[in-house]
Amino acid sequence: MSFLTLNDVTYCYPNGFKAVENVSMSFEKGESVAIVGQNGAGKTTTVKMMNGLTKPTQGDVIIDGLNTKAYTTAQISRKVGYVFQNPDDQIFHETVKSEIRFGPKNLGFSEEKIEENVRKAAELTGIVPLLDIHPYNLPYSMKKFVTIASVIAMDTDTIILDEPTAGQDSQAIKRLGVIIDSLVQEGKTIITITHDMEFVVNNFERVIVMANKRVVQDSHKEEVFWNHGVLEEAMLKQPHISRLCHTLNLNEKVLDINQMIDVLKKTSGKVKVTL
Ligand SMILES: Nc1ncnc2c1ncn2[C@@H]1O[C@H](COP(=O)(O)OP(=O)(O)OP(=O)(O)O)[C@@H](O)[C@H]1O
Repeated sequence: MSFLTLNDVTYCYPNGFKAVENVSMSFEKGESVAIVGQNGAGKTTTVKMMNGLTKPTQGDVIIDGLNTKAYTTAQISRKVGYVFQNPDDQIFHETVKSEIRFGPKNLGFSEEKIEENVRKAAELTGIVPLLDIHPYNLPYSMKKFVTIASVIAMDTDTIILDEPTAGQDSQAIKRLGVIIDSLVQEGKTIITITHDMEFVVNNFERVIVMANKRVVQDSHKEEVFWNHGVLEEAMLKQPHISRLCHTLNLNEKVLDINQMIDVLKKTSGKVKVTL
């Protein structure tokens, strides 16, 4: 059985709006997966069910053998940590350090373990110099790293990142890639919602595409980004380099610059452009 499974899950908000319909997906330990799709497709609603913030209206979410319906959000959040889309929804302490300490302290970790986790999380996210600062005085991009560190410090098996690249510059986006790699190396499952297709191509192999409350594809990134029907349905853009390859009629499923260079070397002199 997979570590985390959503089994034919539907979710209706209290106002009766059905945001997710018959969604199934599963994740193994040590996997990193991107969830992409148009605005309002149901991505955030889906991941909130993964850490017990909400419970499915129909269907089951099973985490490490536990059905979320039978456990409290506090119990489930020991297994799955969720970094909110908007850091201001998550931050409420007066220093960065106390913000990061809150999670592991709440989980009952020893003082020694709390300090170790805080140090490790702050180092990995590059915020050690900010530990004594009030988080509200930080720019949005740094607040996001504070919230990521807060969840890393809880040492959950799974970490969900909701839109981590929003508002980040290229250096920060590179750091996010390093953070994800490092957590995956430790055997953690990383699930990331993003609208940044270049970030997906550079950091993930498996991609889940959602459109209109449902999963429309769950496969390797190459199959996703060269399936024009799915891209259209989910209102997604091919990565720039893939679009160039497509426009040049190169007949290869290129996703990055290195692949493009190889293809151009093979086909030099034979490129036919259709505009
Ligand atoms: N509290 C709520 N009550 C009612 N409807 C909601 C609520 N929260 C979200 N929705 C609706 O549910 C649908 C799915 O929202 P959700 O945030 O899951 O989508 P998303 O794919 O994450 O979108 P985005 O990429 O814009 O964040 C949207 O139509 C949204 O307006």
